[in-house]
Amino acid sequence: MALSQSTIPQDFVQLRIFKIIVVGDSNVGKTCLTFRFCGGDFPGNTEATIGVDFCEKTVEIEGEKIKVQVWDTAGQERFRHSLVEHYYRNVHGVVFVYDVTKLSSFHNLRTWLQECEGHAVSTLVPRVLVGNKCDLEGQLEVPSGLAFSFAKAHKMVLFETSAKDPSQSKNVEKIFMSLACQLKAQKSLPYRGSAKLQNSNQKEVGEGTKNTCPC
Ligand SMILES: Nc1nc2c(ncn2[C@@H]2O[C@H](COP(=O)(O)OP(=O)(O)OP(=O)(O)O)[C@@H](O)[C@H]2O)c(=O)[nH]1
Ligand SMILES: [Mg+2]
Repeated sequence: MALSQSTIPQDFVQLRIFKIIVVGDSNVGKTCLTFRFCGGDFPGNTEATIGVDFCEKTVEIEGEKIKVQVWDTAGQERFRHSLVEHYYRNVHGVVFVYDVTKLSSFHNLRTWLQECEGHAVSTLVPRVLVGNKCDLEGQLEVPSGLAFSFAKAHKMVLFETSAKDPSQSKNVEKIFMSLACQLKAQKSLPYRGSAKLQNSNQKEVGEGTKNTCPC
């Protein structure tokens, strides 16, 4: 008889871990977006990320609890160099971020895509494109149409959002949930590196999120 998660004693339930990395130029808001998703408010003061920061959030999709592990990477080259290999190793999903008020951050997406491809990330690994800082109306430098065409050409879904605007927090959540839903749909994703539901000593930020697939 097959056991469903609900019939297995909780101590023995294994959670799949989805590793998602967030890349893009320095200052586009990767840390703020990650912080929002993991249950925090908009951080008042952020400093440039050095190397990588992690956050984890347990979400529930169609009855399965999944750990979404977000790797918030440094945008500045001098804080990345020796760690880049680790970012891309066994990655399940990639979030590319640009700043809608800074055209250069959009143009540099090509470099970020090249870096990703240079690390042999399979084309099957789902990616999303995020235009951040949409609250800064009147300062927009990247037209939605341009971003949409880029996203389409690279088979990505585009999200335009703001890590700062509290009314956009659900939208920020959707970015990560859409990736998690795509990954869940890839039934072959193994329980590699999975974590026990209980007895985990890793710090989790925020409450678990119950979700039906938003995608
Ligand atoms: N107005 C506005 N400011 C934002 C938003 N998101 C981030 N910021 C600001 O942009 C600056 C950079 O944000 P971070 O999240 O630290 O940027 P980052 O991409 O992590 O930068 P690195 O760690 O250097 O790669 C900070 O001053 C944030 O307060 C947003 O949605 N709207
Ligand atoms: Mg950062």
